[in-house]
Amino acid sequence: MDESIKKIALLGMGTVGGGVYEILAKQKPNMPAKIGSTLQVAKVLVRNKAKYADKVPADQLTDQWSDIIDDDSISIVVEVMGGIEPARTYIREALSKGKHVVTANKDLMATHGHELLEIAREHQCDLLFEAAVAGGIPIIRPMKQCLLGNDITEVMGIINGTTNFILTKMAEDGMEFDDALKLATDLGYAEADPTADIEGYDAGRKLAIMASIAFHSSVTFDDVYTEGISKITAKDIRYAHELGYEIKLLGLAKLTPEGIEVKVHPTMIPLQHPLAAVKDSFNAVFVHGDAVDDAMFYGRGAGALPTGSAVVGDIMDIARNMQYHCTGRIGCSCYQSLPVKKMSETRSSYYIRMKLEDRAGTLAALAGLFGSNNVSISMLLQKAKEGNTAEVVIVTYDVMEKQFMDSITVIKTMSMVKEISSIIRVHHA
Ligand SMILES: NC(=O)C1=CN([C@@H]2O[C@H](COP(=O)(O)OP(=O)(O)OC[C@H]3O[C@@H](n4cnc5c(N)ncnc54)[C@H](OP(=O)(O)O)[C@@H]3O)[C@@H](O)[C@H]2O)C=CC1
Ligand SMILES: N[C@@H](CC=O)C(=O)O
Ligand code: NA
Repeated sequence: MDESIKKIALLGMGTVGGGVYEILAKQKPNMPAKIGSTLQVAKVLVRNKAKYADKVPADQLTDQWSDIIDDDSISIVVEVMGGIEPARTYIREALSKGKHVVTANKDLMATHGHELLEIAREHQCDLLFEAAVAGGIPIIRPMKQCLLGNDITEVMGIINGTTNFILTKMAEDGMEFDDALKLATDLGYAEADPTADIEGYDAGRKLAIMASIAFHSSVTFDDVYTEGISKITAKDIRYAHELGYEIKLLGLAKLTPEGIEVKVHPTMIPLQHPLAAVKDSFNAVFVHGDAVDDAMFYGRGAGALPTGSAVVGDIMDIARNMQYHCTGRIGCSCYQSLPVKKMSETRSSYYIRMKLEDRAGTLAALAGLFGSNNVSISMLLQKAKEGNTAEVVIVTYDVMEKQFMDSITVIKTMSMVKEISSIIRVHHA
C-alpha cells in the first residue's frame, strides 16, 4: 500500500458531504506538507446515484455499503448521512474492521456515543466528531484536550444555527416564523426533519455530548430537558426588548453538588450579554473551568463549508495519527457516573405574559398567590387593555422550577386569570 496516499469513503453527499468534498479537493496540494500524506476520496455512498452524477465521478459513486466495508484499502470512513440507522451499524462495522471514523452525527453520538467509542477503543481506532457540536466551531477538541487541566463546572450557549437564524430574522426583520424556517432550510442549516431544530432536540443532543465531555460522566439525550421556540411570538420578542432582554434558545449544562443539570429552552438574556449579540447561523459556547475561568467559542454553527471545516480537520488529524502510529489515543473521557438532576429541581427566573380581568384587587391577589408559593416578583408591568381584560407581564426572582410551576397550576384556576399567554425563563448571569 502506498503510505503517502490515504483512501477515504464518504457516507453521504448532501449539505455537509458536499462541503467536505469541496474542502478536500481544495486542500489536496497542501496535504503532504500539512499531514505527510494525501487524502483520496475512493468512494461516495448515497441512496440515489443519479442525483449526484454531475458532481461525483461515476467510479467513486456507489449505493452499496459492501463496496466500502469490504475494501481494505479504505482506512477512513466519514459518516455524513445522518440518522441512527444504518449509520450506527456502518460505524460499528467500520471500527470493527480497523477503519477510523469521522462523523457529524449528533443524533447518534448523543445516544450511542459511549458504545461506539468503546468499539473504537477495542480496535485502537480514532472516532472523531468535532462537527457534531456547534458545526465549524472547535469545541470538542478544546474540551477534551486544551482544557483537560480544568474542572469544568458550566457549559452554556447557542448551539443551534437554525433556531438562532429564525429568532434573528423575527427580531430584526420582522419575518414570520415559517418564512424564516424556509430560508434556513434553503441555506442548508436545518436538519432533514426541522422539528429537531425547532423543538430543541438538536440542541439537546449537542448539550448531552458536551456535558459528557465536560463533566466526564455519560449524559444522553434522554437526560436533557428540551423546550423549543415554536411558541415564541413577535409580541414576546418586542416585550423582551422593552424589558432589556433578547430571546435566545440556550443550552445550559451545570455541575452542582447534587448532580448535573442539562436543559435547553428559550431564554431571555440581558441585551448587553455577549450571547445576545450572536446572530443568524452563528453559535457561541461559554465554558467555565476552575483554572481557565471563562472561555468563549464563537463561529458558524451550521452550513456546508463551516461544518465541512470541522469534518476535514478531524480527517486530517486521523491521517496524521496514522502517520505517527498513534491512533486511538483520545477516546471516551467519561470516567465517573454522576446523577442528572430533574428539571423540577433546577432554578431560574421567569417571564410570564398573561391576560387578567381588569378590576381592583386582581394584581394584589396574584402577587399574594405567588408570594405564598415562595415566588418573588421583581417586575410587574401592565401592557395593553382590551375591554375588560388587561395584559400583564411579570418577571420573577430566581426560584426553584417546581415551586414556580406549582404556583402557575394554582393561578390557572383563578377566575380573574383569563389566559397564561407565555412563560419564558430568564437568565441574568
Ligand atoms: N447541515 C448542517 O449544517 C449540519 C449537519 N450536521 C449533521 O451532518 C449529517 C448530514 O447532514 P446534511 O448534510 O445536512 O444532510 P443531507 O440531508 O443534506 O444529506 C444526507 C446525505 O446522506 C445520504 N444518505 C442518507 N441516508 C442514506 C443511506 N441510508 N444510505 C446512503 N446514503 C444516505 C443522502 O443521499 P440521497 O440524497 O441519495 O438520499 C445525502 O447525500 C447529519 O447527521 C446532520 O445532523 C452536523 C452539523 C451541521
Ligand atoms: N441543524 C443544525 C445543523 C448543525 O448542527 C443547526 O441548525 O444548528
Ligand atoms: Na464543532
